[in-house]
Amino acid sequence: MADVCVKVAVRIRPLLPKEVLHAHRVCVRVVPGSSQVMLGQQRTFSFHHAFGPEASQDEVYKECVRPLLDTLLDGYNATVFCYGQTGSGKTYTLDGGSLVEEGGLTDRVAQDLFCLLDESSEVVEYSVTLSYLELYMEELRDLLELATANKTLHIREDERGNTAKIGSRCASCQIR
Ligand SMILES: Nc1ncnc2c1ncn2[C@@H]1O[C@H](COP(=O)(O)OP(=O)(O)OP(=O)(O)O)[C@@H](O)[C@H]1O
Repeated sequence: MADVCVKVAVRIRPLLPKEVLHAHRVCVRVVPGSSQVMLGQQRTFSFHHAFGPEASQDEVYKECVRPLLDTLLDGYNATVFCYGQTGSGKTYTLDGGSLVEEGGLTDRVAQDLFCLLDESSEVVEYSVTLSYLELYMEELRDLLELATANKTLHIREDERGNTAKIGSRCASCQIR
């Protein structure tokens, strides 16, 4: 696939113990040696990256996200966006599981980013800011600011591409 600005990776999570208990079966698998997944016996779908249930957090990070750090330090914006139905593994992928080796993408990005900044030989002052948003039912929630749980957030971009969240009160908004 050509080099493009937006890349899509698919990750198949393992069955959970309760799913095994209920005799759920895996119906999708990665086609070996490719970045395609096969649904059932015939239907294949192509992605830029495809990870099976055995893929480690590190593998996902190194293949999909680590390359973005270099471009980030070159001054480009980079976004990692997890999308999927409830229970599909978005939080696990971003935040990690319960064990140290299951640390998610955000941990790994923070670790490598600060290492890279330390190593940087240029006399440059860096300022690192972090935002962590959830988009659910077309509403945004700031996951680092619990006080915004009853606000509707909007993302605004200025002419230089800088983004800011703007909060407005919405009594009836329903946010998970
Ligand atoms: N790759 C994986 N390996 C092992 N367990 C996983 C993996 N991905 C997800 N899980 C487990 O599956 C369950 C559901 O995952 P998770 O909570 O990340 O889903 P989610 O997409 O964030 O769901 P929701 O949208 O409801 O918040 C969790 O118990 C998580 O630990």
